Amino acid sequence: MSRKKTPKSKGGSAPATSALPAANGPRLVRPGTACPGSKTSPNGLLQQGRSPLGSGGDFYDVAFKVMLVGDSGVGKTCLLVRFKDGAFLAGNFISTVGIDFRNKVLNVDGTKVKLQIWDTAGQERFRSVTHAYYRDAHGELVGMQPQRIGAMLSLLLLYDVTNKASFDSIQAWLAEIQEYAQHDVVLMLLGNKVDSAQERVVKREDGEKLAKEYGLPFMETSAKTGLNVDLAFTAIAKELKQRSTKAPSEHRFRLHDYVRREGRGAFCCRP
Ligand SMILES: Nc1nc2c(ncn2[C@@H]2O[C@H](COP(=O)(O)OP(=O)(O)OP(=O)(O)O)[C@@H](O)[C@H]2O)c(=O)[nH]1
Ligand SMILES: [Mg+2]
Repeated sequence: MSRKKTPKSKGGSAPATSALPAANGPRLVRPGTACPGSKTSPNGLLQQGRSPLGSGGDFYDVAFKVMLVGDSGVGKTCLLVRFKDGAFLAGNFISTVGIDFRNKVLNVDGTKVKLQIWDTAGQERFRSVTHAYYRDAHGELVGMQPQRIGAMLSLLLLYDVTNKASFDSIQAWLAEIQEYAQHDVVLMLLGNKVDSAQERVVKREDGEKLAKEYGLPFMETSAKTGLNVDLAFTAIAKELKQRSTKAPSEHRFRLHDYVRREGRGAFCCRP
């Protein structure tokens, strides 16, 4: 099995010479985040960080892209930081500007799957940036070797269970995804912030109903406690890996079943 060494960068803002040609529009910078581990530099650019996997994290067999989308404030950046660095810090909310990416390698059934995770800005004024990345995300992964790259994109679409407006926006996000992303995109709906039980305004059943309506796998998550965060990314990695290897149908990984079986309820895992 071939092993490819990635370039030194493990994440950061999209480079000026991005391999995503249509994404060369606005300068993509980000002033910081409430979440630790995102390692913002004084000029606001997201810095590369050490993978928890250590140097072994540099090696992978296959790589894919994941984009985090949803309204501003739903917790996209925190979800990524939780997954990447296992950390969360409540504090001042600093909105993402433009787009960032960070990499993480997962061991999926003996295969090292590198996820290049794009953290988009939920604010309306950056929507054109996100559109450009939907289109080009099926192309090359930034800074990675062209071999053994899975050109498929997956999207994690988030709403905030404490914010009804973010839930009401999901249909508009789905329409946008239909318009701008390719039809075979792997998509999962996540209801985030389930640790905030007192403030919850979107019931779990409402999320489930909406997901069923659109045929989407669905989970509730918490970037704060880590509930279902690794699971969401692992499920995506398994699905993408399977699509790239075209396993015989009897051995097919079934994303909906996996998520339903493995997902944990909001009340099982309070810290
Ligand atoms: N209680 C709780 N708060 C969260 C959770 N995830 C994020 N937050 C808080 O919600 C706020 C927004 O989080 P971000 O991750 O920055 O939101 P975002 O979706 O990246 O927002 P944009 O970058 O503007 O698109 C921050 O104050 C976080 O601390 C969570 O799971 N639980
Ligand atoms: Mg953000």
